[in-house]
Amino acid sequence: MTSRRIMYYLQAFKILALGYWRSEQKWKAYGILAVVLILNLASVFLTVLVNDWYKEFWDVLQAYEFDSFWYLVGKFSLIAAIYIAIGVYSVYLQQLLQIKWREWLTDKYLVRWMENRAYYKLKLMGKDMDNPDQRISEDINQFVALTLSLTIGLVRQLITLVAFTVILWNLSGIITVPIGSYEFTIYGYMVWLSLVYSIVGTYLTHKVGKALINLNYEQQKYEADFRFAMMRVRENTESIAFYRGEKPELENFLTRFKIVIGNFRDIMTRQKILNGFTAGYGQLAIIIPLLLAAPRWFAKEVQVGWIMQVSNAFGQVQGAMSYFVDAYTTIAQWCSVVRRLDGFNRHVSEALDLKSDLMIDNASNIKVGIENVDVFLPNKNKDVLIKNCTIDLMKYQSLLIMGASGVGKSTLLRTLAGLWSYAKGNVYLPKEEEFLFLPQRPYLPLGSLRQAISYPVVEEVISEKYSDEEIKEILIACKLENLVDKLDIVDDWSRILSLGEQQRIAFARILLYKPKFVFLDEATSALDETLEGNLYDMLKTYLPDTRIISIAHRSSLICKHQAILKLKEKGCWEIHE
Ligand SMILES: Nc1ncnc2c1ncn2[C@@H]1O[C@H](COP(=O)(O)OP(=O)(O)OP(=O)(O)O)[C@@H](O)[C@H]1O
Repeated sequence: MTSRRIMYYLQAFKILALGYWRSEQKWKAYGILAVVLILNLASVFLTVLVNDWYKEFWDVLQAYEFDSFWYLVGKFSLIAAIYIAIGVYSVYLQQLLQIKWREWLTDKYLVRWMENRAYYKLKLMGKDMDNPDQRISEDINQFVALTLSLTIGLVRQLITLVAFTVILWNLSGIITVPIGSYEFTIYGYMVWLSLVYSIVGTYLTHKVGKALINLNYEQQKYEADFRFAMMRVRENTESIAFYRGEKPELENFLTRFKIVIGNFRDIMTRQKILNGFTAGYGQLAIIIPLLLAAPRWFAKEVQVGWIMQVSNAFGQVQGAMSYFVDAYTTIAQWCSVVRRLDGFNRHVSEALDLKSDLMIDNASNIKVGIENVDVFLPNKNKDVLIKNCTIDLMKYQSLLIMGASGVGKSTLLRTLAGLWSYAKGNVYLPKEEEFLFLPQRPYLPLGSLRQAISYPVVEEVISEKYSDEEIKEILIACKLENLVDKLDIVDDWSRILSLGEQQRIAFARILLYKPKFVFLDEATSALDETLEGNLYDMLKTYLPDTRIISIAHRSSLICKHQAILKLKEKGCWEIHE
């Protein structure tokens, strides 16, 4: 990995991690982390005790001291019991910290995705990166879990390294190496050897394994694409069934799945080489200290306890120095998760920074409408959809927007709603609670029918705002009497109700919400002309002061509106009163 890459990951990590560790929860988080680190320190201390115990135990065995044998078995049992208790609580507290951090981070990401309609702008800008839902649900969890385990692991290995380097240094003794006519004295030669061994191992591991970082990143993306394809089928079952689209859908699944498998095979190949290398590296580390100690043993300079203690200490030092080798796969995963979350952050920031020359007055109490507005397409040439349009919506009780398909009717409404950034001019809107937009496709959230009708009012305040009697009366007025007894039934209502019924539910929202302005984008297109006309009449009766701005193709609606705005080719428009 180049130093630029390392800097990138560190920078991205800083941005991802700092928030929580500077948040209002930081002291609790630091507290738990400190306890986890202390427990790890204690556990390293116990491994040092075990290292001493090794020497004592093997010496006792060699000397056939039966009484000391049982004493040492008891000592080991006590150390092991404390070690287990520390291990259990260390993992438990680490998980506690993980869940708290994840909770905080998920909350922030969800808010960021929703705030200022970032989710919409991302799509508009074509920056709808693969599956933001997965980034929020899975990647955050992985990021938190991997960061904690890598950090705590690193600290633990550092403590181990310090403790056992001292032990190994003292145990190694001094050796003299004759080179030519000179004799070199080396202190703590075992420590130097384990250092060289670990540096070579770390370098080779990185060489072998670095491709895994990219492959893991791609794997998550391909898995998400595969899942997304199936999710789309689930959402559009009926259309696909009518078209008998099983074959292309299946083909699409299999193509995406093939990519998932292909990439996973590459991961397997890389992982196999890496595993072979790390396993060989680990095995060699067992035999090396024994080989080095053998001459002293055969020269009868040391006892078996010394050999056991040295080989254990060498293992600990080399293990700690080889932290990077052992954690390589995890680090590769961590890098790809950081990249994905960083990508999410950057795209959301770009979406939120999306500049527009449109001036929107969001709480205008003088004017409502648009003034000298140009609307463009988001292409390179910035093709004009609507040119220099001015409409005073206060002037009309009802206005019908008409024009050929694709001329820009819905985009004009998007501009009015502040959703379309590719426009310039002035937009004047009343306060948020005074207007309501009904888009072309009715949207019914998951939940009870009451929630579906009251959308976007949040669940907790629905019963405060709207009584059951009122909702039922409105349902009957919208010819949905069959639903009055089902207000509390929780289901996927967009699957159960016909398109016409869904449009009537959306219409019922107007009567509940009682806005001063309502914008209907072909919101009654699935209804027959009589029912559509009746609903418009009812709207005028129930809410006589509400101004209506509709988009429709049907000429039967012309008589229900006071004026007509006709959008024409090349951005032209005209109003007929
Ligand atoms: N996100 C987008 N990116 C690129 N082009 C877009 C986008 N949204 C809309 N358009 C284009 O803008 C033009 C106007 O679209 P719009 O939906 O406003 O048409 P419309 O008049 O409402 O059509 P219809 O009557 O068929 O609903 C179309 O050519 C459409 O392809």
